Amino acid sequence: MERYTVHKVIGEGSFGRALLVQCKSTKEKYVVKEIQLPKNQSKFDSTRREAILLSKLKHPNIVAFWEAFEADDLLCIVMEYCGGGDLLQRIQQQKTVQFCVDDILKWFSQMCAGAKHIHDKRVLHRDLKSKNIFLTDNGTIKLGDFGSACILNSSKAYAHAYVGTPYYVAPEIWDNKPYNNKSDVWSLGCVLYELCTLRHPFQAPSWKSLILKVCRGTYPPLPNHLPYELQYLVKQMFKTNPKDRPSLHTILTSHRVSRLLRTHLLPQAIEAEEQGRRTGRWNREEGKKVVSVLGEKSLMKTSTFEGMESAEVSCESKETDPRKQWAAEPSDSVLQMLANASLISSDSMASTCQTITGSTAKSASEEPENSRQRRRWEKDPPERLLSALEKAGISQAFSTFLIHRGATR
Ligand SMILES: Nc1ncnc2c1ncn2[C@@H]1O[C@H](COP(=O)(O)OP(=O)(O)OP(=O)(O)O)[C@@H](O)[C@H]1O
Repeated sequence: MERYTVHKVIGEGSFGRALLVQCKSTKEKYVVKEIQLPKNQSKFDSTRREAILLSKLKHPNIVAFWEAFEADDLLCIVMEYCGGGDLLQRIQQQKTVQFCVDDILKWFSQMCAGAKHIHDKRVLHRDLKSKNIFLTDNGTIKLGDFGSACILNSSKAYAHAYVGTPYYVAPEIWDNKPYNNKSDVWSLGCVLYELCTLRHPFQAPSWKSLILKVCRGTYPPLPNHLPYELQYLVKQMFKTNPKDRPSLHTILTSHRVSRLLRTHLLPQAIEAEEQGRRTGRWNREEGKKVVSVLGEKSLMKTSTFEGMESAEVSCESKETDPRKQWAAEPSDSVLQMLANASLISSDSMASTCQTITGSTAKSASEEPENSRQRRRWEKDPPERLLSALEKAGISQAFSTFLIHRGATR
């Protein structure tokens, strides 16, 4: 830490503090996320996940990982500083003045490019919301906060937890189905809607009416002055059946809106996409390394990835940048600590990241595929889930939740 000067504390997350720092030699500004080690293992988990994923996800529209190190009993993760703040703040600053269509298209296309990049790597963000999307000083979009992300693979473990922010959560999650890439698309649809209207699409006075609105996909129409392509896109992104929702690949390449969006992509993002297409995804070795560090519980069923070819990944892992040493070669003690921590804990994550242990009527594995559960939910969301949520109050619906659905209360 002696290489950095601390300027100020920019926020407190569930894991610890986020500091604005400046590198003494280069004068570059960074954000350092600090986490106390290892008293509360579970709080450490989301940061651990974020650190490892960030170190592997290099893209012009994703917050860049710089380095990670231990200082005293803190794990410090150094990442790109986004001087423009988060999109939620930006939306709130507007008060009632609508964004121009060009800004909407520019920001949305860039968030799609960042999210498509992680989906191409079979990573799901699972907590996309305007608060987790940042702007740099020059107005470039960066996806951040990968503390809820997971890698898709063959384990069912993660399918047994809800994770996300209720206002941005897709209907299939309320419907007791596993998270999938189209669930991220739904959340991005919510952010696009917020950019278009400065309001959230599914506002409600209670959990029950929020869930019903989301599961029915009912939202106030967009203002008429917006281009038809945007109106159509929002409608598609809010299809309640994930199979009917376009993937990010479709949105950026072959959707009615693609031409408009692509004119706003950064040249570096187009280059990154082309390079990704040439080199594919992670190679087996790199994939194994990430999985072994993240642990089995960060994996999900491949079958939950909609509309993409299945998994074996290949992409060169060339960690040549000496600044990113931890990404290439984590120190033994950090690696050991990461490998030993369990990823999900029923009493994890305090304050803004809330955990509720409850159970829905039945877990996904108990339900026959063509059960009537969906219809029942649309009329009457499961009482036990609702009562678990009600303890938190609807005002908490913009916070990240981790809800275990397998446990009985
Ligand atoms: N890379 C970044 N650049 C600029 N500001 C950032 C960056 N990362 C986080 N912040 C800001 O720092 C504050 C703390 O962020 P952090 O992600 O640590 O916690 P949070 O999102 O507030 O809570 P939690 O992650 O527990 O849900 C927030 O105000 C966030 O906007």
